[in-house]
Amino acid sequence: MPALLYWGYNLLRSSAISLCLLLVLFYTIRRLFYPPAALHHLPCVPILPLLLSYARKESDDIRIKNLILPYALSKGEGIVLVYAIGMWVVHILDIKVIKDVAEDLGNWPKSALPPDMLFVRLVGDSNVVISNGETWKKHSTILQRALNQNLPIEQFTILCHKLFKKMGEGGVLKWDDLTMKFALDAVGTSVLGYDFDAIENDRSPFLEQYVRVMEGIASPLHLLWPRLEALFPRYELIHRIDALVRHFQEILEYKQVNKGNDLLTYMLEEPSLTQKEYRDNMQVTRAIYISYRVAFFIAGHDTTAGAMASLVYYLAKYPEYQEEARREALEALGEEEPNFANLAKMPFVNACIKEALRINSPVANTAPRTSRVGSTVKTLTGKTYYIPADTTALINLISIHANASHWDDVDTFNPDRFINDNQAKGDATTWIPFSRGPRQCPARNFAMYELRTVAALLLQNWEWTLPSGSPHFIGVKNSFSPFALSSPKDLHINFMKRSYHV
Ligand code: HEM
Repeated sequence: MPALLYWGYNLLRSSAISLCLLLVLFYTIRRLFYPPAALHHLPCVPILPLLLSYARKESDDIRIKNLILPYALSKGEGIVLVYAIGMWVVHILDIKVIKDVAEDLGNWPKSALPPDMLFVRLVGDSNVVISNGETWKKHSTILQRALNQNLPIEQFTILCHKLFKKMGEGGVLKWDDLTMKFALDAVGTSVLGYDFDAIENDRSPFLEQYVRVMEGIASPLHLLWPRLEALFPRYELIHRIDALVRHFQEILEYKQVNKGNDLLTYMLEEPSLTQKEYRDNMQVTRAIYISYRVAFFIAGHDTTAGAMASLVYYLAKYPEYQEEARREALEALGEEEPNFANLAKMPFVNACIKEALRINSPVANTAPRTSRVGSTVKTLTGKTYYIPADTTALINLISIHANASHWDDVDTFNPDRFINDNQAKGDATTWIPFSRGPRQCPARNFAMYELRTVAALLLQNWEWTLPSGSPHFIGVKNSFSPFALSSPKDLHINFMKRSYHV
């Protein structure tokens, strides 16, 4: 009899456990396949192709150009629901809705990221990219002022010459690695006031540490279901992230005794400040440095590295544009190094940069926003959607740059579209690689001058082609990124040194 009871108890217990597991499975599948009831009325991109795309580690641009945008266009939709970071997120693909949402900071503050995401452990939960309200305003004001007054063209030039020395006699070089190193030293020396020495030092310990952490964070499974990080902690990766954060902390300590010609020193020592403002500024700057550490670093590093890689790729693919850009750069530079005056005389080089930022936008979409109250949004064609309170949404930048109703020959690299305001259908409102509205990139000028300086000096000193058999021959292939960034992956370029400057 007791044996029978024991058997019955065991059966009951295992049935209860199985039932619980089934319920969890059912709930997870339901959440995956059905958006929450409040969003049922919104069009929804089919989930299976999305999951397959993540499983194949496809980059964001591929998912947007092959799945999200075609789905929206085929149904005439200006916003769609897409599954990512453990939830259904509204992607905004209509230029009018983008403008309205981007400008309405009151109703559309940036969302708090899921706390389980290891990315949050890395960047902190309050940084310039995701903070809101008065905190953001205070930090943003100081940041913008410093960024606009400190455009270190000379520093970019010094780094270019370091890079060229490293490139030696040229040949087939892994250009995406070199752009990473260049961008790291550029943001290090001119923004953070710390020389990572990535260009010269083949095994920069900081860069290696950073790359390994990013690779760990970029696991598609954990990006889709951040909860997995809490259920099955990845201790080794967590230790690596903590070590990287400590490394940033050490940089801050170094910086406190080694002031220099960089953005942070500039922010601290703005001459017009009163004593009180100075103290506030000091506090804010420390806060920016400590809490924004990696966010600032990622925002200024991976983006420009991707843009530099894309620009060189397109000029390799279209040698006639490279030649035209070189003619212009040589004439404008003469015997000088790049400066404001001669960079302003390169409209075609500038157009090539703008077109590279359009056709392979370094940032695929903005960070998510969450609506405070429910509201109705209206698209350019007059279609309306009700978006309830507490909805997570993001601005899909690539969908605007890849939309044939905004740009003629949308898939063709054509810098001429930016010459003489002839944007070949697109206009200033549809060129949004830096986003738009008050939360657009505060460093857009800084980034554009960095790109112009690099482009001018590259054109002056090198010619380059795509090596035969390049996997990028048909179209650029970007790497998978946890932060919606698009940068060419394993991009080899064949560089030939130019021995004369005319
Ligand atoms: C080609 C290079 C760059 C591109 C395409 C780019 C693009 C963007 C975009 C699209 C945003 C808006 C993100 C959002 O709304 O979630 C942004 C924000 C930001 N970017 Fe950039 N960026 C570039 C370079 C830089 C550089 C060099 C720095 C720093 C030196 C920087 C610092 C920031 C910061 C701090 C923000 C947050 C601004 C805020 O929320 O108020 N970016 N960037």
